[in-house]
Amino acid sequence: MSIHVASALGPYDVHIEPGAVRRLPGLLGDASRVAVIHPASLPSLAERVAGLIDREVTLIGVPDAEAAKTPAVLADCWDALADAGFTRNDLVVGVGGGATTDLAGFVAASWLRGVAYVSIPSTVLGMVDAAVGGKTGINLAAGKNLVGAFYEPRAVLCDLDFCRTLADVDVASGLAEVIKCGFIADPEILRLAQENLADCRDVTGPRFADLVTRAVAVKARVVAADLREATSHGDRVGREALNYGHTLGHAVEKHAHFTWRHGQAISVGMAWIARVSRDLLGLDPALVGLHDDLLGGLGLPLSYPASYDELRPIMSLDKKARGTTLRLVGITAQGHPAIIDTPDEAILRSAYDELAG
Ligand SMILES: NC(=O)c1ccc[n+]([C@@H]2O[C@H](COP(=O)([O-])OP(=O)(O)OC[C@H]3O[C@@H](n4cnc5c(N)ncnc54)[C@H](O)[C@@H]3O)[C@@H](O)[C@H]2O)c1
Ligand SMILES: O=C(O)C(=O)C[C@@H](O)[C@H](O)[C@H](O)COP(=O)(O)O
Ligand SMILES: [Zn+2]
Repeated sequence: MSIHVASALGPYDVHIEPGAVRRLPGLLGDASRVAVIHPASLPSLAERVAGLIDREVTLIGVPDAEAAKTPAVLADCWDALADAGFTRNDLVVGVGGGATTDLAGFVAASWLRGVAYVSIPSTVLGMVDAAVGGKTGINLAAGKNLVGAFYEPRAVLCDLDFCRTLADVDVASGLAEVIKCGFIADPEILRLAQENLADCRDVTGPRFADLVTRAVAVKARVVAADLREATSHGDRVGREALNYGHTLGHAVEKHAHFTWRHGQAISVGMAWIARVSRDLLGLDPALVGLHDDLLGGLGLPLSYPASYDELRPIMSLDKKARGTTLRLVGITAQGHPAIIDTPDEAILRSAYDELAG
């Protein structure tokens, strides 16, 4: 199955199938050299990819997970490209989880002001979210994803076979973003999850493949309409809808020093924003309960062991904030995102305390 992303920066396809990585040779174009950026701890991924490339290959192993998304690692990657004599017709491949593809995409976006990029996500989260839509970047000590660029890949290869080796926590983490797509857009995702949550976690099964495809379809549709996240007003929400659960979620990730998986953190963020949406947007309490049932049922956390006061200052660095006020993405009903501007702090706090309770 292939999903087309009709991006204004450059359209491309997301291929979702077992064995998708075998499409790589057909995507190399006139590149003389290919750099494969991968987690050093997963050499088999790099070998699988490098074995498909009939050009000069530079393997760039980077630290695992969020430890890859730093200015120092970014600079190391630039140095490796310089050593390899990487020119404008050469190509970067990112293979790994969302952290690796966020970094690799930014390396491609910044080297010589932009060289071709192919993204090969190897986690559920990378496939359904991080590798699609052109957001690339790194973290700073001050917060999550604070430096980056919108930069589209030439193609995204979601090889479902790669999911077979994932830890349970990483399957659940990716499914958190899938459930997000259900609440902001596609009701069938919620129906499939409600019907059989255990099946959703079986990465070899048809329900899992359906969920991945549906989430990619949601993301493709949203980013094609608003790549640069610039069109939200009131209840007409563009790309910012994909940030549902992320204002608190990113603060949790930073507070936990990136020891929590992204999907775990945004699970807490979604449980919170659902309650905020109930209190400020009139969201049906039954849908709040559905957040808890689905996320909790997948083994994802619904609370975080820190006070609201510890997390609130971190939330101010959220990219949706303007001036000194927070802007949040809530939902008024399933499939209806809405911007919550200058929210009442007392409500944000009481919703958070409800989670902890
Ligand atoms: N750019 C975007 O639009 C976007 C969207 C969502 C999330 N993100 C970012 O993505 C990151 C989270 O992605 P993630 O959850 O994939 O995290 P990750 O990259 O940290 O990977 C999670 C773990 O999975 C392991 N792993 C990767 N592939 C594997 C495989 N095939 N088999 C076994 N283990 C494997 C990794 O080594 C790592 O330990 C965060 O940095 C988040 O901010 C970006
Ligand atoms: O693609 C988007 O837009 C998203 O918001 C998707 C999120 O799931 C993702 O975590 C993204 O990296 C968040 O971006 P940020 O701009 O809030 O850092
Ligand atoms: Zn996310």
